[in-house]
Parts: sequence; C-alpha cells; structure tokens
Amino acid sequence: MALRPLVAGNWKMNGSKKALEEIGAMAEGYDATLRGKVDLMICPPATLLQLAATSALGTRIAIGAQDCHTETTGAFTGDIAPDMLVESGATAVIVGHSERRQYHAETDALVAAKAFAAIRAGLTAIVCVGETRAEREAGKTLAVVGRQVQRSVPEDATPEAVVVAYEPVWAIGTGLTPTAADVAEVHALIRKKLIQRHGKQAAGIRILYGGSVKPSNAKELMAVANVDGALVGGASLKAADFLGIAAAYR
Ligand SMILES: O=C(CO)COP(=O)(O)O
Repeated sequence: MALRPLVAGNWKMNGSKKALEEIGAMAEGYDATLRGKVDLMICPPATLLQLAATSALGTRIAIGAQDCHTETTGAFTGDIAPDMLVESGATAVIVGHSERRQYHAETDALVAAKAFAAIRAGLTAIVCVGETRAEREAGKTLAVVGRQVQRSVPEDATPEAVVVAYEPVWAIGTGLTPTAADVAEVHALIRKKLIQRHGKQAAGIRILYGGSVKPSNAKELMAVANVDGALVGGASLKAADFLGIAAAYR
C-alpha cells in the first residue's frame, strides 16, 4: 500500500527567530505539485514552537515538538506536557530520539509512556528506533530494532496517532547511510512487528527513514519499500535542502 509520505525536519537544538524565515521559504516552495503528494513538518526547539506555528499558519506545513513529558501537569521542572505542546500549535511530537535515549537515558518503557501521553493529548507520536554502530557490527540490528518497536510503540497505535522513524544511530549526522537493501530489510521488519501487534490497520502506519538524508540521496532512500518518508536533521535547517528532499516525491 502506498501511504501519503511525510517529510519531517528535526531542528534539534538549532534555530532562532531568524531561522523561522526558512519556514516561509519552505512554504513558498511547497507548491501545488508537492502538496498533492507529500506532507511536510518542521520540529523546532520548544522555545520556537508558538512562533513557528504562527509562521506556518495557512501554509499546510505542520509543526511538531521534539520531546514531551508523560504527565499532564506537576512538579517536573524544565519538562513540557503534551497539552502544552498542543496549546503552542504543535500537532505532533518526536519521542525516543536516539539523542534522548543516549543523553537522557530514556528507556523503551519511558518512550512508550511519552507516546501514549502524546496521543492522549491529540498529538501524533513520532517514535524513533535504531541500532548503534556496535549493534550493527555485531549483527544485532534486527533484534535491537524489533525489540525497540515492540516496547516503544504504545498499545493504541493507529495510522493517525503514530509514525515510526527508523534512524540508525551511526547514520545520524555522519554522512553515512545504510544501503537501500539494508533499509528495506529493517523497514520490512518494523512493518511486520507493527502488524503482528496492532493488526491489519498497522499497514497504514508511516515508517520514516532518518540519518543523513540529503537531496542527493533522498530519491533512492524514499523509493525503498515501506519507507513512507524521512526524518531529516541537518538538511531540514535550510529551505532549499529540505525542499530538495521533499522533491523526491515530485
Ligand atoms: O537525527 C536525525 C533526525 O531526527 C537525523 O539527523 P541528520 O539528518 O542530521 O543525520
């Protein structure tokens, strides 16, 4: 089944008010042809969410956040509840990015709880999974990713509520990418696991590839079976690059 693809940009801890001009430029380049074929989303830092949502008003570019808490309110200094993200204009949130797993010791169980809380607030949860270089070299990729999908994707996953992003940790920000055959193998496994656990409707859950996606490799990566779009880091900061990736669907 060909799903409507999603190209989402994760700005990570980058961007400023000035960078919001890029969203304007993205909107200009998101012409009728592209709009008819692919969804676009930008996930700026939390401090820019509200401004980004205002910049994106009327452009059909969606705004997402990069993390959320599991609770709706409470004594959690520095954290942000899913409802607060909704109020800021976000319609989605990334959870379980490998940088959160690595630097904030986030476990699969916590990621699943965050995704559950996000969905309950009406957000789409973009759940990230992916193996490290050591795990790939040890031949453990499918076991690791399979386990992460099993444990990080919440019970109530539907195509509206959940997007899964496969991001091999060793491909993030390195310029390295897996071969198309390797991507196909992992995405097929993710699809199988989703259908096993969430039933036939899980054929409609979008599975994004992320890790050094650029305009020059987007076409090849986006053509792989079960790759329903991209989660883009560095190349999402500039409108020309981001649109160049989206143009894989032109
Ligand atoms: O981590 C990523 C997106 O979430 C990928 O980052 P890069 O595209 O910079 O490799």
